[in-house]
Amino acid sequence: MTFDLNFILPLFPVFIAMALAILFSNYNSITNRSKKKLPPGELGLPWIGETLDFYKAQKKNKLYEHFIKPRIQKNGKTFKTRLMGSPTVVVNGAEANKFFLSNEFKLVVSSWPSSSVQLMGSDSIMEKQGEAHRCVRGIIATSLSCSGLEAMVPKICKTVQFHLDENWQGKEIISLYRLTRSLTFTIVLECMLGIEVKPNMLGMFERVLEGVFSPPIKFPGSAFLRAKNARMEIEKMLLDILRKKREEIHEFQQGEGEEGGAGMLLFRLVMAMIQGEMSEKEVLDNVVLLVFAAHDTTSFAITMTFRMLAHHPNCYSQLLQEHLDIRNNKRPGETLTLEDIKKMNYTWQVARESMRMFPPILAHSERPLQTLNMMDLLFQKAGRFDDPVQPYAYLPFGGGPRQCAGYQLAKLNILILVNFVVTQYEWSLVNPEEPIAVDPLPFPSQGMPIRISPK
Ligand code: HEM
Repeated sequence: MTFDLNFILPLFPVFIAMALAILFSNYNSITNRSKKKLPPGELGLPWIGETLDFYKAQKKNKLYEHFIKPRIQKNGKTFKTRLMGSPTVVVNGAEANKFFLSNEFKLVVSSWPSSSVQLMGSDSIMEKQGEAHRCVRGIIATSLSCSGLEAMVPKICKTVQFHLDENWQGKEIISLYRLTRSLTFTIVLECMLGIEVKPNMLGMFERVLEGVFSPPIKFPGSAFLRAKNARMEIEKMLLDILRKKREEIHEFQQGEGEEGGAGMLLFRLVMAMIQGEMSEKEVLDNVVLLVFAAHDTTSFAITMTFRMLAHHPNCYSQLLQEHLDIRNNKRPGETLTLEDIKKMNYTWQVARESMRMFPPILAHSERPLQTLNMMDLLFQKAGRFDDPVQPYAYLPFGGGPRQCAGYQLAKLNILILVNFVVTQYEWSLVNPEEPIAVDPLPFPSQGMPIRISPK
């Protein structure tokens, strides 16, 4: 079947992103004082509530079809349930997204499971609010400013080419998802942060990631304990790196030695530490968080972009032409520039469309800051939830003050890899109907093997 991307792009506003509003601490007082105002739905059994149904649907990657949709049909777009011990209100649609995301820090605050907080660190950006949050975001943003991006493009190009030479060349079948994970890891550490990747590092970080959404139970052999131990190894390694960087900067300020990596994020974070704006633990937690934020999300987005291209050959032809035109305007061996990347409009549309169909992050949870009656606010506007609303309707990168801080890096990573692959390789999916699993982030169940041959 062929498929015209231009036709489906206007459907973006119709996309209904889902927000899980988990009303933890204040929910009981809301429940007691204003029962009539609560949305319809079932709280189910004490503690367990509807958790099993939720997990079953999530495992099959049918969260919307098997869990959300039947409840919307029964109760409407906003309904109550109980998940993992917490009374929960599930809201759907652009208006609800706008309400929650734009009220971050005012009425609600983003909420992560205890295991994620323990493993990412209680001092990372995801746990910061207000001024402290603004300060960390500012530091990350300077590395992704226009001049930062310009300097990053040749580094990413070099990393991608090296990755293809090392891992693709001479192979007939490769796992696109597995290899892309290792590539995005290298790009975040080396091209953004300025930390050299050592052979055992990826394994350590992946062990932490495996425990991020597991129950926070430390019994021998549990994913959480393994992740905790890996986090301790990472801390040791990163502390070494941070202290060396601090010494280097100190010596440089005294007029000795050389300062490499001045534009890199690690340099900026350590400078903030020297100037007393951040503690050592804050720097460490943010480095771990950045790897976590970039890793599965970008790899999944890349994998799904290729899957979509394989399923829609007309789109692929148009996309390939875009990259051939860019390459044809370059001398042999000349590297891509930010200007070239800006011309990859069609490719970015394809990537955005694949993120619409397969969002790397499926839901978002918030808890209230005040015991205000949010249900009143939501229901007053209930009629407007039905209208297609452009802003806050397409949210793979979130919205409001917590909108993805790595959007530009993700975009560069995706566009540059697509450019290198489509101009250097013929490729096809080994299993075009490979199921997508969710645990709790989505991933191709067989790692998306592709058959490749050089052009
Ligand atoms: C396709 C790839 C990506 C997707 C789909 C994505 C998606 C998201 C989403 C939905 C959020 C909001 C989470 C929330 O509301 O709590 C977010 C936040 C964030 N992302 Fe990304 N992300 C991607 C890549 C990256 C990359 C490459 C980096 C950095 C290296 C990054 C860094 C961050 C950070 C630091 C935050 C937290 C922002 C804050 O709390 O202010 N992301 N991302």
